[in-house]
Amino acid sequence: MNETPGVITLIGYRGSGKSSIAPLLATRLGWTSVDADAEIERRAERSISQIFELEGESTFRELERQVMRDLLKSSAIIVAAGGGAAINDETRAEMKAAGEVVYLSATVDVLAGRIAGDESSPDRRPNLTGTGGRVEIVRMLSLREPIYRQAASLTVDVDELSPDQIADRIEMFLRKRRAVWFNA
Ligand SMILES: Nc1ncnc2c1ncn2[C@@H]1O[C@H](COP(=O)(O)OP(=O)(O)OP(=O)(O)O)[C@@H](O)[C@H]1O
Ligand SMILES: O=C(O)C1=C[C@@H](O)[C@@H](O)[C@H](O)C1
Ligand SMILES: [Mg+2]
Repeated sequence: MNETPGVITLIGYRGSGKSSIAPLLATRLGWTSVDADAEIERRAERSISQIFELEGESTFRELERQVMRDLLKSSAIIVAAGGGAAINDETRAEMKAAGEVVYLSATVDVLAGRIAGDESSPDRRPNLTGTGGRVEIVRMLSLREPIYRQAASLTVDVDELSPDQIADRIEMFLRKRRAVWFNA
């Protein structure tokens, strides 16, 4: 087992809580956290919705690929991935090689409610299909769910859990599975 602390990547659909949980987990472990979407926006100097609108989704996916490649080379960080990052085959392979991948799984109704209630959605969550809304979540989640599950070494069903409870579960899993990273 590699003793150098690696990367813990949080994956899952939009609204599952990756950005909310990453800093909580980082504080518990004494690591840092990085939000990949925020890093893309910082490098591009525009919001994700502006990138989609002005340059198209394919440019966004190239930026996402590069940001993930860079972040996954770091040590002792929690990466909150964007909702689509794990769909790229190379990114997924790099996540697994870098450390542990945690899938935050939620039902369509919970995701739809959280996305609708989050004021950052207009800037960060442009439509991925012609429909947007609940219909889009149902469709995209059915395509992505098997990929998220296949990538993950831990899946947490988050519907009924608070952010602190989710961070607790992930922390317990990591301290057991990667004791060598934390007991030095
Ligand atoms: N466990 C939870 N319980 C209640 N509300 C939550 C929980 N996790 C996240 N939220 C809320 O849901 C919204 C979306 O959370 P967050 O931005 O962390 O999702 P995300 O997975 O990072 O989404 P994206 O893939 O679009 O970046 C936020 O308003 C957040 O406060
Ligand atoms: O699910 C997706 O494809 C996305 C999720 C968000 O985190 C952002 O990365 C962007 O809005 C795309
Ligand atoms: Mg996020």
